Amino acid sequence: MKNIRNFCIIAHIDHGKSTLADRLIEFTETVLKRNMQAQLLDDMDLERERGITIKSHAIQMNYVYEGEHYVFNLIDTPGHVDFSYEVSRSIAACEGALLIVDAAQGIEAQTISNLFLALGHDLEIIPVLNKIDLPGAMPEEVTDQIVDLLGCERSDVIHASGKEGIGISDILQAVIERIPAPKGDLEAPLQALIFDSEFNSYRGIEVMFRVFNGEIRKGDKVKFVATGKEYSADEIGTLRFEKEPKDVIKAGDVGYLISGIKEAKEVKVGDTITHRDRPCKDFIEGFEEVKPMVFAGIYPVETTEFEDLRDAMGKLQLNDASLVWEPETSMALGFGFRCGFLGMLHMEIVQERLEREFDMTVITTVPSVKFNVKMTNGEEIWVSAPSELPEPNLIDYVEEPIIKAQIISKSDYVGAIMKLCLDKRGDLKNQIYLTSDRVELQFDLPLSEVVFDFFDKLKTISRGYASLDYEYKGYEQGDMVKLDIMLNGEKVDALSAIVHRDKAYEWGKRLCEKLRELLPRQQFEIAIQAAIGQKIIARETVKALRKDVLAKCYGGDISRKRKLLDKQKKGKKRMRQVGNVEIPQEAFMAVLKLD
Ligand SMILES: Nc1nc2c(ncn2[C@@H]2O[C@H](COP(=O)(O)OP(=O)(O)OP(=O)(O)O)[C@@H](O)[C@H]2O)c(=O)[nH]1
Repeated sequence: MKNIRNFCIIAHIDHGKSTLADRLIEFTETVLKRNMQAQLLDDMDLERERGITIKSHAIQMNYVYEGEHYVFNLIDTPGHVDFSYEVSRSIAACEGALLIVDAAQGIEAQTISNLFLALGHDLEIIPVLNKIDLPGAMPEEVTDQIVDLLGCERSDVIHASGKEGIGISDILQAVIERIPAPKGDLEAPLQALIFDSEFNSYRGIEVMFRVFNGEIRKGDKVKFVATGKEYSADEIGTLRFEKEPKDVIKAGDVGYLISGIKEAKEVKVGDTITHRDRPCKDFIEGFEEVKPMVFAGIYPVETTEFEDLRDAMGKLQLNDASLVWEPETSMALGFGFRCGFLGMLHMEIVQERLEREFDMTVITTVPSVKFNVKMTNGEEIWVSAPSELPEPNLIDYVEEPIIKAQIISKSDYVGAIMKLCLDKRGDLKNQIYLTSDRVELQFDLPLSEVVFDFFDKLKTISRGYASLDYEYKGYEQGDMVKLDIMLNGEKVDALSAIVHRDKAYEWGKRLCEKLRELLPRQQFEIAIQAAIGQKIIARETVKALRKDVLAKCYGGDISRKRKLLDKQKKGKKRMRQVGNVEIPQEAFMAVLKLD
């Protein structure tokens, strides 16, 4: 055990985690050069294309230092807030962390939030100043920031470049010298933490774990404490580049388990594995059920593809346990699914995977959070779709989820960020100057305001310099109302939203304007109205096409006509008919893009 080191890499998004991990793997000759592929740990296509790590993975490396053989288990973590629970479980499996900071960007919101997660688990932190090869690198300034943040010595900060391979041996040396070896009782009952799982279409779910006490042997009868399920450890092994079967994994080490589990749902990250016949007494601390925070409807563009979509959702869920869904019907969109996501990025990823991996064309409706509605009759209900909100006279009051947001930015943009947050009903809690031109703002914000276009706006007004992180604070009362949209007098349920009363008028007006732009002109006039209950609060009109325009289109040149028809056909792909009005997909997402 004394020669094992378990560590993770934590960083703000894009600070170069995956590139650095590749260098460590290369340097320790864990993978033959010819198998080396950029960003090896990101093995989903989508991850590689977007350059982001979606799921955490682990890899074991061997390294000889001063004549001693060491085993390193490197656990990669996703950087985005939507996946922070996974980050926290990966961290819990380690004794140390490399804290990567981009030398040109400096400390950002997730640098700090991930650092706090790591310190919360008493991890030894090795600060790494990365990308020192960049012409825009500010090594002195960013080292100051790191020293301030950690209270460490300047000499503790390792200068590195994942891209150029600078500082790699210094990092490995620091891992050995500074990160403590794991502790654990080899004789105690088995206690192992599940920090990740992965779906393999041939072998089922592979469970990644870290053994804290005892040992697990091939063929053992094991039990997952939270789910209460029992399995046989058909195959266990270490996470080399290719999985390497072993007979035993002992306290201190990291491994994988295959036992014929079919669905990701059965495996809960954070759960404890123990022996059926000699169970450990306690859970490993920190287990939580992950809860979806953002909800939206997903519908097939072609109504006939509903069953295909169901099939695709089912397959997606096999390897994404955090995705929840149930069938839903919409008057406008027909049969589809109400889905729950961890956050906005997660929602985007699911939509993209449906299109890419399953060739589905889908319409996603306005995202919503989950409201707690207290009824006048004393009951309470949870509402995550506008159609579920009861009539106003039955509602006593509504509570909405609030987040604690932490925004770090250059001081030049503080004014604009303040304005944005206040516009989004934010409540400023604190303002801290990290350095003379870097400020941390802490706001309480309603999650329902953040799910729309907050990230994009924040990036735009700060020219990309502001970074955001958040955690959930709880529920607070909010004056929410349901806003309906009608086209030629017919309610389009998929365009309804639950919004704050103070914002409803503005919202209704702008949504009507946006829809006027997006709805194609047809042969009759289209009235677009926004309403709260029976009350119309905004109206716009899409004028009818003039006759002569039509005549022109359909006359004469056959190739032109064909082109037009082709275009119409393509356009139809994402159109929906409500009453006599055709609505393009963009219209359903228009709410997200209100300026
Ligand atoms: N110049 C320079 N660029 C780097 C270095 N390391 C990474 N990059 C670039 O920075 C970008 C982000 O690198 P990644 O390794 O994907 O960053 P990451 O932190 O893993 O990103 P996420 O997985 O999205 O959190 C890529 O375009 C890399 O090519 C470096 O040392 N120097």
